[in-house]
Amino acid sequence: MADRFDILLLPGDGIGPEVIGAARRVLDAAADHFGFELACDERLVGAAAIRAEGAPVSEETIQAAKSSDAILFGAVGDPEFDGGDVRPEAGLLALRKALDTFANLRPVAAIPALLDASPLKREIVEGVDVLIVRELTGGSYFGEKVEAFDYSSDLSVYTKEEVVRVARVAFEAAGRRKGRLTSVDKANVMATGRLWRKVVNEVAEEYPDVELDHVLADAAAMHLIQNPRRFDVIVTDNLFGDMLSDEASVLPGSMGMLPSASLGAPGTPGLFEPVHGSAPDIAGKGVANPYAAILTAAMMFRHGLDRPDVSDALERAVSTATEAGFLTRDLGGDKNTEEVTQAVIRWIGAGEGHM
Ligand SMILES: NC(=O)c1ccc[n+]([C@@H]2O[C@H](COP(=O)([O-])OP(=O)(O)OC[C@H]3O[C@@H](n4cnc5c(N)ncnc54)[C@H](O)[C@@H]3O)[C@@H](O)[C@H]2O)c1
Ligand SMILES: CC(C)[C@H](C(=O)O)[C@@H](O)C(=O)O
Ligand SMILES: [Mg+2]
Repeated sequence: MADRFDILLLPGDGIGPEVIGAARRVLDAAADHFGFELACDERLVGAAAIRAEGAPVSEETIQAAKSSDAILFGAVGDPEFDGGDVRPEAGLLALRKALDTFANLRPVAAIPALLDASPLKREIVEGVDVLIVRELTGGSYFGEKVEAFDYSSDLSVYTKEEVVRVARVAFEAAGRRKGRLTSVDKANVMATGRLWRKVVNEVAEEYPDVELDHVLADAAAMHLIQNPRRFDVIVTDNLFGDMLSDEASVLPGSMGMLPSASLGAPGTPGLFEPVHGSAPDIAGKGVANPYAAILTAAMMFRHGLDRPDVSDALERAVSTATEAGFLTRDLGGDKNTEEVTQAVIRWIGAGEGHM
């Protein structure tokens, strides 16, 4: 079991530094508690990097990411660059591509203490436990782009191999969970959707114990908030996965609750990123919900650093803090980022019997 980890922190913009600052303190507390060593390097990304380094992610930062054990990312985006030629978000896309993190795991689970934070009825939200597996390095995000004066296009391309590899990740995950996989596409309209469906059906033959169904993306958006318990694992393309995961955030009640892990081939560093953005509307006020970033750090220990024991402890500490009423404004509470962070730190290790 490794006991030293080299982590690259990329806080980014807006609330990114606030929530990564919180996660960093939780990591330090976990290191003290579990007795591992944490070597953290911190670099700029997004708007912060454009201002200081002239690009949303520098080549040095990409190299530092490649040679780390894992990367903990905050958020990028700043209204100052809206409509400009260089966008902060390009830094995140470049990192995903450079690390080839093709499978983005976005778990969405109802948290018992938050059932009233969701605008949806309790009976819809209770017991929800969905894992969205979003393809992250292909599709319309990365196809050829044309931006002419009166014409633009985003080419959406998927190769068979790109669908195979993300489908395998999703089938494996379903096999470890309830054994059900829903593949979401627009095979009724899109050529990429038809390839997607055909390839997922082929990969299904390797996983006879997983029950597979296909749902069109528009209908999936409806089922997700009408009957979310119908889903165990969802696998879908880059764009649909982006939209469905924000939609799914109304189940736990806020974008501030959704963590994610962007994974590539085994042995390569994962990029761990909360699903939410830089939230310019609340940035700098100290009120951002740090749970998504802390749960993202937990995913980093489970999927990136092979320390599920640390991951379990962080997830338990988050549950306990929410049960004790440590809720930020987005969840209907009145606690600030600092109070929630301190609560999580206090509960790390509680219930393990060696504290
Ligand atoms: N991974 C990323 O870096 C990432 C993800 C999404 C959006 N973005 C960027 O962020 C910027 C803002 O985008 P947006 O407003 O559409 O999405 P957003 O996720 O930043 O915010 C959407 C809403 O959710 C709230 N919210 C989000 N995270 C929260 C948190 N941790 N605590 C409390 N409330 C939270 C915000 O206040 C806002 O009302 C844009 O530039 C966008 O491109 C970046
Ligand atoms: C910021 C943006 C590039 C990003 C995406 O669209 O992938 C974000 O919305 C996300 O969900 O991680
Ligand atoms: Mg998104």
